[in-house]
Amino acid sequence: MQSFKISKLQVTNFRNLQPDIIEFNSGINCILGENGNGKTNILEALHVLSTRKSFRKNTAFPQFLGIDCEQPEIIFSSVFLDEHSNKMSLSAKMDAKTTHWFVDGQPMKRKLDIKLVFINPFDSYAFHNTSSFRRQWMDQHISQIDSNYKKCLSRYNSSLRFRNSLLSKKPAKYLEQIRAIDLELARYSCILTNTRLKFLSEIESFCTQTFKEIFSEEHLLKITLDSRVIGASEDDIYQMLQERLPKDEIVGHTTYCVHKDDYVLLFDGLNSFEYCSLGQQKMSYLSLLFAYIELFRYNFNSFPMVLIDDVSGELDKNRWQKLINYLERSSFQVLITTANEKFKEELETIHGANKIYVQAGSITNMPNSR
Ligand SMILES: Nc1ncnc2c1ncn2[C@@H]1O[C@H](COP(=O)(O)OP(=O)(O)OP(=O)(O)O)[C@@H](O)[C@H]1O
Repeated sequence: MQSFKISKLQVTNFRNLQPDIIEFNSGINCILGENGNGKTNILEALHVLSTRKSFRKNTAFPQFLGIDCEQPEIIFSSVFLDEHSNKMSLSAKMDAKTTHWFVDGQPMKRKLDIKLVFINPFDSYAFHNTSSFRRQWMDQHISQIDSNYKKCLSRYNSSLRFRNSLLSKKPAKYLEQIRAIDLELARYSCILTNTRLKFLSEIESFCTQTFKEIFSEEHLLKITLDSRVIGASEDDIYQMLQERLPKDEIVGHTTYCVHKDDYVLLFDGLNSFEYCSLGQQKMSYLSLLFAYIELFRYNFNSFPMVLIDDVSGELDKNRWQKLINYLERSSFQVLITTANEKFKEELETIHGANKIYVQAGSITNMPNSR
């Protein structure tokens, strides 16, 4: 798998950002500025360019387009470097109807697979509190390293949507159609469950080690899958779907299959949501993410880009320093933002880090004079 690092980025008409050329180094890039100046917008622009999607929910062109723009189009221009430091220019022209992508000036035929990991201030809270977030987190991260999982998940989801529409509309002969769909659902459920279990066992070996490496504390960190179909065969799952069908017909949707499965993060054997302080939850979540990055490296001998949107909350100064020391020791490219004055002071001490100051959407090399 090819890995890329961002070297230069320029966006025109994207949110509040001015079309300044933003330069990045291949190590730590600190994006600093006061609230509401455009730090997260820089991460978002890079996310859209790399994955074609925002990390903000329900956002697309109408939200991206700068409010005062004269032209209703957004232009992204960027230079990425591959692992051999070869340059690749990636640009995009986006309007309300479509987006045209170009690599090295030529229209792009296939989507580029630029891998990245994004962390925002609310993720730890959401991960601990919301099962749908946990599922989505796992699906997204497993899909990034396993294309077969991504394909099976997409097929499972479209079969499930079709099953649910049959259950709610009940057209003629819908039960026959559901029987055929259940064979598909059972097949994909087996693949998804086995891949989830494999992923959890692989990441487990990195979690505890990463926690210790970042925060110098020994805690056993583990994630378990909470599922009713672990160890079940395709036939077992098919039977289970058929047995639940009368109930599904009454409520008009599929009441259980692997889309309802959940994950539990265990901290020294205890559910971290129930037993850990907010700081410990944040440390566990960050360790999980960095364990994922280690697993990624183990599998592909390369790193994703790491975008960290202000994670200083809930952590004390000692933990900030440890996190910074870990980032300094790491070999991946990281873009980290903060508006927190104290954390900013810590980031500013990083030797060799690229500091990008953002003020009202403009990029400067100098700290804000206010
Ligand atoms: N479509 C848009 N056009 C112009 N400005 C926008 C648009 N969407 C958002 N903004 C502005 O962008 C700014 C938010 O930027 P961003 O979220 O990057 O801030 P930030 O520097 O990360 O702040 P914080 O430290 O508070 O998280 C706000 O001032 C907001 O009004």
